[in-house]
Amino acid sequence: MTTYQAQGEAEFGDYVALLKPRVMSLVVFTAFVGLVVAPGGMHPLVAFCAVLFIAIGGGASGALNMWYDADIDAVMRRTRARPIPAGRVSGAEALGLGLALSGLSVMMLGLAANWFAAGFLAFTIFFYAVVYTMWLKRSTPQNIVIGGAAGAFPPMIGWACATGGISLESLLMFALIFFWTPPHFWALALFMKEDYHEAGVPMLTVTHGRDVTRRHIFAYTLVLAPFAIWLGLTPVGGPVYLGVAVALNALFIWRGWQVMRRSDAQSNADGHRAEKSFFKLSLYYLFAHFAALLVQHWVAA
Ligand code: HEM
Ligand SMILES: CC(C)=CCC/C(C)=C/CC/C(C)=C/COP(=O)(O)OP(=O)(O)O
Repeated sequence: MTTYQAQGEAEFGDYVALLKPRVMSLVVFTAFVGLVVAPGGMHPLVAFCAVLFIAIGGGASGALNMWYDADIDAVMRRTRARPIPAGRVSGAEALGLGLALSGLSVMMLGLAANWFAAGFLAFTIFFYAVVYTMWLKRSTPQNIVIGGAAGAFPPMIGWACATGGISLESLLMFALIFFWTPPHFWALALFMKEDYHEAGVPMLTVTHGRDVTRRHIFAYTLVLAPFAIWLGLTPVGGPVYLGVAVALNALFIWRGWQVMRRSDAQSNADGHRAEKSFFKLSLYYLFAHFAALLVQHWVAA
């Protein structure tokens, strides 16, 4: 394994970048919604602390991922300016930060909420940093399908903070993110294929090509929709959520179909326009589902 030494002065922003703040913002939002819509209700200050500790745990897992993946990140255009490959933060510093924040976030969540939620957070950090990053990412094109579970646990952690357990609703929130992750990521992989190829990462686009990946994206939009709608039929759902879910799933399936019908020639000719816009739609899709759960909760209160 390559050892990465820092070659220049790190700024505070470099340490923040190690926590993958942009991706984690949506992760943390889903945890927040899971916590708020759960029955029981928590004191607002305790709820705030719980979400903060989940955010720190998510960030910690991002730092562990960047420590382990520095060799891959150094090769890919999208990631080569990250703090470790760019030489501003050493691998050892990132590892230390990731481990320290992991321990801190799990302990503090246990004290603020409960130890079931804290154990769940620890398991999620382990799943992203070890199961996905160290094992699956480099070994199978199903890496993000199985590894995606890590990103799907946060609303269950939020729910567990409020209730101390698991329920059908929290399992369906998990399913919503779990089946959303493949279309979300593979859309990006369609226009980043060369990056992954050069880095030797066996993403589906690299191992099976773009056409197979396009068919997989469409298939997952079909699998995803029933779970998104089912969630709307549980006690956390209702007309507001169902309206958003039906409209967005119809749109996601339609746009997934359009992506599937494209050829490489079309895609190359217009700079992967449909793929890029489908990726953006995926971010909006997940945010809107969880925002709708929140609005539904407030409307019903
Ligand atoms: C294994 C699962 C996942 C993989 C492989 C994946 C991969 C990626 C990649 C490679 C990017 C490119 C941009 C970047 O480097 O920041 C990205 C962007 C993003 N992802 Fe994911 N993702 C996964 C799961 C999730 C989950 C669970 C969420 C949130 C719930 C999420 C939210 C986002 C957001 C918000 C962005 C845009 C970030 C920006 O604006 O820069 N992703 N994802
Ligand atoms: C609360 C908690 C611990 C949450 C963890 C949430 C989690 C697992 C999010 C995963 C999202 C993500 C950034 C995947 C990137 O894949 P990648 O690492 O292959 O992407 P890269 O090429 O951009 O590094």
